Amino acid sequence: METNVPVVELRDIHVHHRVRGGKLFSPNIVRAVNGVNFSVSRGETVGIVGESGCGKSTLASVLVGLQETTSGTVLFRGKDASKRNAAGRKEFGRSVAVVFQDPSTALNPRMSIHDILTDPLKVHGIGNDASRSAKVYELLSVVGLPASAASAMPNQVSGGQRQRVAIARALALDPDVIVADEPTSALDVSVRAQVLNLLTDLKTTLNLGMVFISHDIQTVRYISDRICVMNAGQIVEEGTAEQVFDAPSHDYTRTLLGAAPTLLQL
Ligand SMILES: Nc1ncnc2c1ncn2[C@@H]1O[C@H](COP(=O)(O)OP(=O)(O)OP(=O)(O)O)[C@@H](O)[C@H]1O
Repeated sequence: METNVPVVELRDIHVHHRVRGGKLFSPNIVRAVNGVNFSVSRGETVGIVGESGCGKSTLASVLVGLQETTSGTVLFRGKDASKRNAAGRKEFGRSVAVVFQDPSTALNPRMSIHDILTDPLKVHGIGNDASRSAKVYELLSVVGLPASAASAMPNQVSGGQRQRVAIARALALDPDVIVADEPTSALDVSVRAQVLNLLTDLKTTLNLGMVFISHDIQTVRYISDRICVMNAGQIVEEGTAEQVFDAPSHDYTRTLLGAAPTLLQL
């Protein structure tokens, strides 16, 4: 793979929803994403920060190919994803994985952790029973869970451990990029830092691209190489943590920074 081509690139993406009673091009259209340019490459963590409702989750869904766009282009490894054939779309699905906010709802409560982790491999026709089981133990080790977790059901482990399972599942297909949508918001404060550290370590050891989405600007600062500030469906500011924190160029960023508790207060 060419190293300098982003894994995913979005060009002028719009996602508009018609809401109840609305007509096309009427004021009753919600512009969830409204002209976003964005890219993520291997080896970098890009933070997306903004208030509830600004379009972060919609953007995340576009990045993982789960959300149809109203207009704009999604490029996967430099080529228009919509023009790829079935194998290319499958490759997109393998290459960009997602970790959702709440592992309690993201993991099937009726499947053992072993089966949750082998499921993506089965869906993609990878390996046999023996090699898939071996992969389960490798994944558990990578995310810091004991081998004995394989036989447990999701509700038999703690919230932090469930999120580790969700991260292991995201890693099952050896992705290039993980999109983590508020991955620590549903967790006890006491385990948030551990999950953040795990994501940071994985990004480094596996040279992953990471898109880290949060409403919490301090968490985004801690984890990100590059930060995109989102407001009302648009990226209004983009830069390194230093640029965004020390010299914010947009009023909205200044408002977000003013509203956020400092690390000393946390
Ligand atoms: N399917 C839909 N139909 C109508 N409106 C939608 C739909 N999905 C999202 N929206 C609206 O689009 C806007 C952006 O939503 P989105 O969930 O992407 O924001 P967010 O920043 O992730 O918010 P949160 O942090 O609360 O999840 C919101 O106004 C939301 O109500």
